Amino acid sequence: MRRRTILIIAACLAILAGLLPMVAVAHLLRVRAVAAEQRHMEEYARWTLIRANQVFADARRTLLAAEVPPGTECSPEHVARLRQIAMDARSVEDIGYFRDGRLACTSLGPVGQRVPRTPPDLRLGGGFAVIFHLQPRTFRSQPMLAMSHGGYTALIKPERLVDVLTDSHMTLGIAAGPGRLIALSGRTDPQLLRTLIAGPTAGIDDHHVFASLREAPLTAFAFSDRAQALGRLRNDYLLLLPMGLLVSTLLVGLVIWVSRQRLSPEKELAIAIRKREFVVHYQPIIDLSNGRCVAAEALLRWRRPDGRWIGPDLFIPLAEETGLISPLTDLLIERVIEDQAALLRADRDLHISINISARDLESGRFLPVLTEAVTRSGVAPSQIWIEATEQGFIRAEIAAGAVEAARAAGHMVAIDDFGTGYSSLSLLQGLPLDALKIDKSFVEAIATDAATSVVTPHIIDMAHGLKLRIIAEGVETREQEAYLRAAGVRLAQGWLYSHALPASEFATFHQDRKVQGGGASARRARARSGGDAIAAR
Ligand SMILES: Nc1nc2c(ncn2[C@@H]2O[C@@H]3COP(=O)(O)O[C@H]4[C@@H](O)[C@H](n5cnc6c(=O)[nH]c(N)nc65)O[C@@H]4COP(=O)(O)O[C@H]3[C@H]2O)c(=O)[nH]1
Repeated sequence: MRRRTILIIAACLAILAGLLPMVAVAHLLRVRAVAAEQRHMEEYARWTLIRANQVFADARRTLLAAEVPPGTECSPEHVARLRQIAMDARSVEDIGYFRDGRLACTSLGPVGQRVPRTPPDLRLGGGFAVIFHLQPRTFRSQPMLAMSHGGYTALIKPERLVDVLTDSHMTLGIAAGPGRLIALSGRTDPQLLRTLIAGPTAGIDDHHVFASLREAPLTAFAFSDRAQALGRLRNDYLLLLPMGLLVSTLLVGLVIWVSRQRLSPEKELAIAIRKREFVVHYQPIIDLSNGRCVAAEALLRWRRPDGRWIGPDLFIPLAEETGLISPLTDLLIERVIEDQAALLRADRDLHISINISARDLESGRFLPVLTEAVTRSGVAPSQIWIEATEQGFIRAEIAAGAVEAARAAGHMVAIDDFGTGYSSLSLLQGLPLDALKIDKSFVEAIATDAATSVVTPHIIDMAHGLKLRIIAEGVETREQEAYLRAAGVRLAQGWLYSHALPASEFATFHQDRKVQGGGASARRARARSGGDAIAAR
């Protein structure tokens, strides 16, 4: 389950790692492009405002220059002067003089047909006023903007106010007062115009990027086609794509590297230890003289989150190789005391054997942990036996120190799987051991033609000679049991009696086995085939 979960998470992360930088880069580009385009629109709105003010200033100058002493208006000299002024002015198309509220003459000469004066839309300071949409006699085709002062009126083409060089997809506009549009350089969009004239504002909608500025009494604005404006992003995308791809590749590589690390057996084991996924099962040890359960061997089992069991033959070598055996042994000690303290306190003749690896033995680290746990729980140190394989005793001087320290602390020490490693008589003689466990391969060979069958009696004799207690492992048949009993072996464990049991079942087995030969639960335990998932493999 965990492996699958990690794989799924890694795959999702890899996809995200691939996509996210690209999406982030694209998003960032877009945000920057929109912000830049809005600034661009604001700039153009400002230029439009400047242009409109220039036009108004030009019209004001023209109007003041047109004035002549009273009584000389519309004289040939005055008309010539009006013509000259209109020609010189950059923004003004024509100038007219009104007498008694009616047009008397223009730069073209006296006006035969009298035209009434249109009331102003906007009053400016200094006696100037503006009419937004005037339909003059002289420019019938197009409505004009007009500025008046005294009896004079100057005509201005509205487009002069928005006469700013722009990109083709951009529209400029100028308005006055609340919602009075004066001039627009391009297409119109009524809804957008309302927003812009009400301005100042800046933003983006489904079709436009826009901005408007207000400098009373004028509001200038600019908007551009959104698709066109963002179109140049395509080039930026193309430029940034390789960079995004590079970042994505690096991230995907990182995700794969991290998930590989997490999926490595070592990492999985470390996580399992941290999450305390281990339980201890207890294989009963039987006193062959009376059939009573006098001890148990604590055997670790790894219960994966998906319910799968993993046997110690798989994870103990890995833990030893990677140095994870120390925290695992700490966990074993903690679990054994947690599981068995009450039973051990209730039956002082009962003991539990724990397996200590060669590395534990060399470091000696397990002993203070064990001493602390035993002291805290009120269990006698002699009730915890220590088993170490022959491997643990190879470096005899170091091992001897560790064994002595453990025995000094009150524990019994046994050599495990005897006969399978590098043991020699001299090794055995040199170590202050209490017990020897005969490996199950020698027990299996009893009463068979196997070559090892001849070795078994010698191991037993040697152990007797060294005054070691003997425990036979892997007893599966009555025949083996009878042989061992006859050979003076006192203690035995094996499937003949029980597989390794969970703590609560071991308590029942032990209780039952207080009666010689065992009761119902012992028979059940013998009959179990799946009780210990690992042993039954
Ligand atoms: N065929 C057969 N097998 C039997 C029979 N009776 C018991 N066994 C199995 O023989 C092994 C005895 O443990 P071991 O020799 O200490 O060998 C242990 C021990 O060296 C190591 N181990 C187990 N728990 C721990 C631990 O907590 N710490 C350390 N360092 N090593 C451990 O893993 C080894 C394997 O343990 P398990 O798989 O639990 O296997 C156990 C047990 O289930 C039987 O009648 N027939």
